[in-house]
Amino acid sequence: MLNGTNIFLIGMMGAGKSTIGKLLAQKVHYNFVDTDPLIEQCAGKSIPEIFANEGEDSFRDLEQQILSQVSAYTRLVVATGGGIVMRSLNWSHLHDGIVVWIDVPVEVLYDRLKTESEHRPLLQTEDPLQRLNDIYEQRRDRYAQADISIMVNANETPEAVSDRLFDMILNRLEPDRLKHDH
Ligand SMILES: Nc1ncnc2c1ncn2[C@@H]1O[C@H](COP(=O)(O)OP(=O)(O)OP(=O)(O)O)[C@@H](O)[C@H]1O
Ligand SMILES: O=C(O)C1=C[C@@H](O)[C@@H](O)[C@H](O)C1
Ligand SMILES: [Mg+2]
Repeated sequence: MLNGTNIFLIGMMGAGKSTIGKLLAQKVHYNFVDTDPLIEQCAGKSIPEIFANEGEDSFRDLEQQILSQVSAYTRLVVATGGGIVMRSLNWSHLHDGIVVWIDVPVEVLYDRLKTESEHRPLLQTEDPLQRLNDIYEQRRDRYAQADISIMVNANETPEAVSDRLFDMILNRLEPDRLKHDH
C-alpha cells in the first residue's frame, strides 16, 4: 500500500515529530530515523554545541547532508528538524516521500518546551514565546507545502495523533478505502 515510500514529519520544534514518528513507524512497519540525533552523531557534538561553535549555517549544511543520505533509503518514517523546510534544496528530497506537517498552536509548543528550552538553541532569548511566534510566522508557508497537515490540540496524546495520522495517510493513498469497508 505504501510501497516503501518514505514519510517525512515536519513542523515546529516541540510539535512531536520525534515522539509521534516512533509510534507511526510501528504502525506502518517502517524503520524510524530522526535527523537531529544523526546530525549529532555525525558532528560528534550536541546541537547546542554545533550552533554555539560553528553557527546555524553549518548546522543547516549538516542537516542537508543527512537528509540527502537518509533519502537514499526506503521504508522510513523520518522525524526532521524544525528548520529543515527553510532550504529549498531539501524539498527535492522531502517531495520524494509523503510530507506530513504536524501543526500545534504556539502556546502549546511553549508549554511543552519551557522546561527543556536549553536544548533548543533558537529559544535562548528573553522572550521564547515571542520567538516561537516569530519562527512560526516565518515558516508557516513552507510547512503548508506538506502533502498532509494534521492539527494537534493540547489534549491529544501522541498515540491518538499517530492513530489519526495513520488513517489520514491511508485515506490519501486509497481514497475509496472507507467506501469499500461497508
Ligand atoms: N501529543 C503530545 N501531547 C503531549 N506532549 C507531547 C505530545 N507530543 C510530544 N509531546 C512532548 O513534547 C516534547 C517535544 O516533543 P518532540 O521532541 O517529539 O518534538 P519534536 O517535534 O521532535 O521537536 P524538535 O524539532 O525540537 O526535535 C516532548 O517532551 C514530548 O514528550
Ligand atoms: O526549529 C529549528 O530550527 C530547530 C529544531 C530542532 O529540531 C533542531 O533541529 C534545532 O534545534 C533547530
Ligand atoms: Mg525531534
